[in-house]
Amino acid sequence: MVKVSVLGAGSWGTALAILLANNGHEVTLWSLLEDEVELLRTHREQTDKLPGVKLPNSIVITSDLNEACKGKDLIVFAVASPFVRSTAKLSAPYIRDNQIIVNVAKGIEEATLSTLSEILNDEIPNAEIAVLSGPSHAEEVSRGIPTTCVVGAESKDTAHFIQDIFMSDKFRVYTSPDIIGIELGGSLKNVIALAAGIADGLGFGDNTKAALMTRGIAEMSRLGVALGGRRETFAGLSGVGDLIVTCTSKHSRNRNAGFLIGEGYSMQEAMDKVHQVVEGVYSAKAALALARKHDIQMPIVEQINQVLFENKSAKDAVDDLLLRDKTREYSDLEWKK
Ligand SMILES: NC(=O)c1ccc[n+]([C@@H]2O[C@H](COP(=O)([O-])OP(=O)(O)OC[C@H]3O[C@@H](n4cnc5c(N)ncnc54)[C@H](O)[C@@H]3O)[C@@H](O)[C@H]2O)c1
Ligand SMILES: O=P(O)(O)OC[C@H](O)CO
Repeated sequence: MVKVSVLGAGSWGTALAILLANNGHEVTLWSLLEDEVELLRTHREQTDKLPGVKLPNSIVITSDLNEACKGKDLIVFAVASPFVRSTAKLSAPYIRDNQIIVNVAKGIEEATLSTLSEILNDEIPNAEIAVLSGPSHAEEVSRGIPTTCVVGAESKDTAHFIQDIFMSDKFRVYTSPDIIGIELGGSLKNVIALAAGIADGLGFGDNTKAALMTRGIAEMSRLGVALGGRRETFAGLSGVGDLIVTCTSKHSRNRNAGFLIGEGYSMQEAMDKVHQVVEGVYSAKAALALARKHDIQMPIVEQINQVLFENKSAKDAVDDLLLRDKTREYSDLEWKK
């Protein structure tokens, strides 16, 4: 048994708090939002985002950061990506040196193009930062549906420490040293999922979705490798694994937002209807900026940006993707002749 705190009590923070409490750990669940704390205390359930799933009685719910951060063996960052920096700044004074922190949010900061572990390293420099990612919807994890994830850390001991804390007979955790690859897989797949949702919303079929997913992972790995990630990671749980779940699941916020945009709703209307964080919208501009900075071709990401931020119709974006200049599937494969 260890002492764990989860910062952020949306659907993912709550689902992980339940998993960790069921694993026998002493769990504190923190939120900045007083309404959220009140709701969880009153109902012992995230009625807004995970209806029907009760919190074990042992979970302590708090809005006090000192209570959340003091004396913990592990702190889990589970706030939506736009609030990772502000939450890190707020919590830094309460966090001890060498504290192990694992970030489970997925995103890239638009203003700095930093990944979330880079933000945590900036704001809490004396902590040890790891990441956990993979195909894992809160709706399923909270109900004990078999799920796999990967934890990335600089040190093998830290990765094994976190692996042991999260592992259960329903939640299998792998380890990896490729933090940047894991983070980019988890963030970039959200942008591709918007495109997959748009294709569904436009009434296209399975062929179209398979095309977007396959060419999407090609774009993700090109950028990821240019930024120092390992190509294998993009074929793993936090790459193609998460891309599959997010592009095909009824639970996916990004796919569902894309579906609504494909049906003709505006980006803002789609985000409001989904009512939970749609991370792909926040990561899309950053992904395109990184692609341009590193001279990487990301045509799907480029079209998604035009649909989201430049009023381009989803139909025109699909036409432009299909009518791009002819090209090879993989540019580094040599011809025999
Ligand atoms: N939901 C999932 O299935 C799932 C799975 C894996 C990863 N994730 C990732 O986890 C992160 C959180 O996702 P979620 O689904 O829980 O989102 P959510 O919309 O359900 O919850 C976001 C939470 O962020 C916190 N928050 C909101 N505003 C804040 C502020 N101003 N300051 C501090 N905290 C604030 C609140 O606790 C809020 O409930 C995202 O990056 C998401 O991609 C989600
Ligand atoms: O599928 P989404 O868009 O809800 O994103 C949630 C998680 O990243 C899935 O692993």
